[in-house]
Amino acid sequence: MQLTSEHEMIRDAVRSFVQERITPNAARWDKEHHFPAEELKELAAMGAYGVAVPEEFGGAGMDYLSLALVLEEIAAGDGGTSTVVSVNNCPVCSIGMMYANAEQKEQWLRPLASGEKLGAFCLTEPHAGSDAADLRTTARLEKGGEGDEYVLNGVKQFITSGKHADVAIVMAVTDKAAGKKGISAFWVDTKTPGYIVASLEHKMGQHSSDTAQILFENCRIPAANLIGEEGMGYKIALSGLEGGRIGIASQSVGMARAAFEAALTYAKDRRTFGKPIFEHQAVQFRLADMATQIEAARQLIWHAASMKDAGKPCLKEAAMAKLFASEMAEKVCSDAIQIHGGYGYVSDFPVERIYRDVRVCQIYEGSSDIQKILIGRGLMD
Ligand SMILES: CC(C)(COP(=O)(O)OP(=O)(O)OC[C@H]1O[C@@H](n2cnc3c(N)ncnc32)[C@H](O)[C@@H]1OP(=O)(O)O)[C@@H](O)C(=O)NCCC(=O)NCCSC(=O)C1=CCCCC1
Repeated sequence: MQLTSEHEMIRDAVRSFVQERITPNAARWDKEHHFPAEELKELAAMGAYGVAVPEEFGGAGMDYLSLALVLEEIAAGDGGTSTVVSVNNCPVCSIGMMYANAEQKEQWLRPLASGEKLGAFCLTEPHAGSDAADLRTTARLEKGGEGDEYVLNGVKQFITSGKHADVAIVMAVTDKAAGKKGISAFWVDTKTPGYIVASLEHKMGQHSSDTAQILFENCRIPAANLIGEEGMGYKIALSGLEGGRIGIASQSVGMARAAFEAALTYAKDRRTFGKPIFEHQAVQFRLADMATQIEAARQLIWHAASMKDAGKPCLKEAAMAKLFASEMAEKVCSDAIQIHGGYGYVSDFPVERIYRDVRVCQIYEGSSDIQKILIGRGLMD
C-alpha cells in the first residue's frame, strides 16, 4: 500500500518535530522518569491528540491511517510519549466520537481532541486484565438532592496517564446480576473528590509515561456523565480497544524502526576482522530480516487502518496487526541489541532503552494470546 502526498506531509511534519524535540531527550526522560508535558502540548498543537476526530469536534480531521503514521513517528522518538498520545486518541477520543451525545461531545470530546485536556482509560482492575468483563468497580445511582449522581467505588490498575490525565473514561458495574450487560461507561473529571491516585508503577520501561493505580472512593459524578446507556459499557470498551490496537501496533513499528536504524548505523561503523560488521553476511542477513519484518507489520497496520477509514469491520485485522507488530518489535529490538554486542546491553546506546520500552506492547491493549482469540473468532465468520 502506498501513501498519498497528504499522508506523507503529515508523517514528515511529525518526523521533523520528533527528531528535534523528542529523540534527543528520550534517554534523559527514561533516566529521570520525566513526563514530557511541554512536548506533549506541542504535539497537541499539531493535532496529535485527536488525529481522526473531525475538526467540528476539535480534532485534526484526518483519518486512522494518519493516526498510525503519527504514532509510528512519535514512538520512533520515545515509546512512553507515544503511549500517552495513543490512549488519548484511542480508546478515549474514539469512544467520544462513537458513543458521546451532542452535549458530551462539546463538554468532554472537544477539549480532549484539541489537546486542551488529556485523557485516560480505566478498564483494567487488579484481578481483571484479559478477562475484562470481570469488573468489581461499582457505580451506584443516587437520585435527588443536587441532581442525580453516580457514586463510584473500586480500584483500577495499570492506568496510563492516571496521574496526569484531566479526564478518564471509567467502566463500572451498574447491575451485577446482568454480567457483561451490567457494565456502564462514564466520563470522570479527575479532579472530582474520590478520584485518588493510589500509587505509580515501577516499570521496566516507558518511564516517560505514568502508569497508576486509581482508587475510586465514593467518587460522585453527575448522572449526565453516563456514556450511551446503562449496560453498554463493555461493548463501548471493546469497540474503543479496536482502534487502540492499531495504535499499539503502530508504536511497536516506530520503536522497532528506531532500534533497526541504530543497529544499521552501528553495523556500518563497527569493524571486526578488518571490515565493518555490516559487510559480514551474518549481520547483513539479520538486518535484512529486521527491515522485512518491520515493513510487513507496517503494511498490516495500514491495511487495518484503511479498513477502519472505509467504515468496514476490522476487529480481526486490527488484532492481526497488533499481534504481528508487537511480536516482531520485541524480536527486532532484541536483534538490534545482538548486533551491538556488549554495547547493546548498556545504556550508552539507545537499543537497551528501546527494548525495555517495547516489551509491554505484547501485553497491553490485549495480550498476544487475546489477539489470537479475536483472530480465531474472525476466522469463524
Ligand atoms: C475478547 C475478550 C477476551 C472476550 O470478549 P467477550 O467474548 O467477553 O466479548 P464479546 O461477546 O465478543 O463482545 C461483547 C459485546 O461487545 C461487542 N463488541 C466487541 N468488540 C466490538 C467492536 N470492536 N466494535 C463494536 N462492538 C464490539 C460485541 O458485539 C458484543 O455486543 P453484544 O453484547 O452482542 O451486543 C475481551 O474481554 C478482551 O478483549 N479482553 C482483553 C482486554 C484488553 O484488551 N484490555 C486492555 C485494557 S487497556 C490497555 O491495556 C491500555 C494500554 C495502554 C494504552 C491504554 C490502554
